[in-house]
Amino acid sequence: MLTFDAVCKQRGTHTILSDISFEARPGRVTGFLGPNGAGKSSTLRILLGLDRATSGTALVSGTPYRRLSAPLRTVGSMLDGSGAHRSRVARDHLGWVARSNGIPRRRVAETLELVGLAESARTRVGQFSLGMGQRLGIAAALLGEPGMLVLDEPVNGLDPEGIRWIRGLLRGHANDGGTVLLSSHLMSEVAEIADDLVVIAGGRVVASGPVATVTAGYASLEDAFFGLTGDPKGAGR
Ligand SMILES: Nc1ncnc2c1ncn2[C@@H]1O[C@H](COP(=O)(O)OP(=O)(O)OP(=O)(O)O)[C@@H](O)[C@H]1O
Repeated sequence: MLTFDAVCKQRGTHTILSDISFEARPGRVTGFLGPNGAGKSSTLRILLGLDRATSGTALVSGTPYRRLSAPLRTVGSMLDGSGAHRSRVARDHLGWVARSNGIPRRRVAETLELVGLAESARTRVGQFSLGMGQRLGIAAALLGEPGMLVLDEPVNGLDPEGIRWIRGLLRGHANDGGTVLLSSHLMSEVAEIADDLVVIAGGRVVASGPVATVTAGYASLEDAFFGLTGDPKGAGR
């Protein structure tokens, strides 16, 4: 379970996040949706201990991320694509992450296989396509076999086959009892993957609940997005 309780973030005089409260529950895929600049990454960075909330709490199974004894075995995350240095080869990058987190070396080959990068294990990350980088980031998130996954815009750069693959992967994870929180700025994309939606605009939660409930009363998913986020110009597209 991932729990956000009244999270606020102030940067100077700029309010980035106001009173963000929601839960991502086990067995569910929770889509965190909002236009560019709404505050999705800022919220996830606070959850993952990369930034501090001005007030409020973001907890992983009741514990702040920084106090988890085995963070990568508890919650796997991907924030900025692969997170790997361009000069590294995929296998060595994952090997380094595994070693520094006490994760068995066998997981490197297993996760490369799982994300469809087994044949690119010795390729430098700098030569990867955007989609391959996303897959490597997802491999790193899966390395410690965590019960929870937090993925920032995981579908970015994936082709239709990749999108179908990640949908299956995240659904399987939730069906096995895992918790999945993924952000997106595309309503249609997230509505197909998620069970629950949390919609954010201007640093505030403007709607949350099961996808069908959040989108009820709108003629289309697109109308729902613009109606909820007040984004009539389509900045979220
Ligand atoms: N390090 C920072 N310093 C100052 N302002 C920041 C910083 N990081 C984010 N912001 C601001 O916080 C707001 C929310 O940004 P954030 O990246 O969290 O949004 P987002 O919903 O993830 O958007 P996107 O889909 O474009 O990534 C924006 O106004 C952004 O300019």
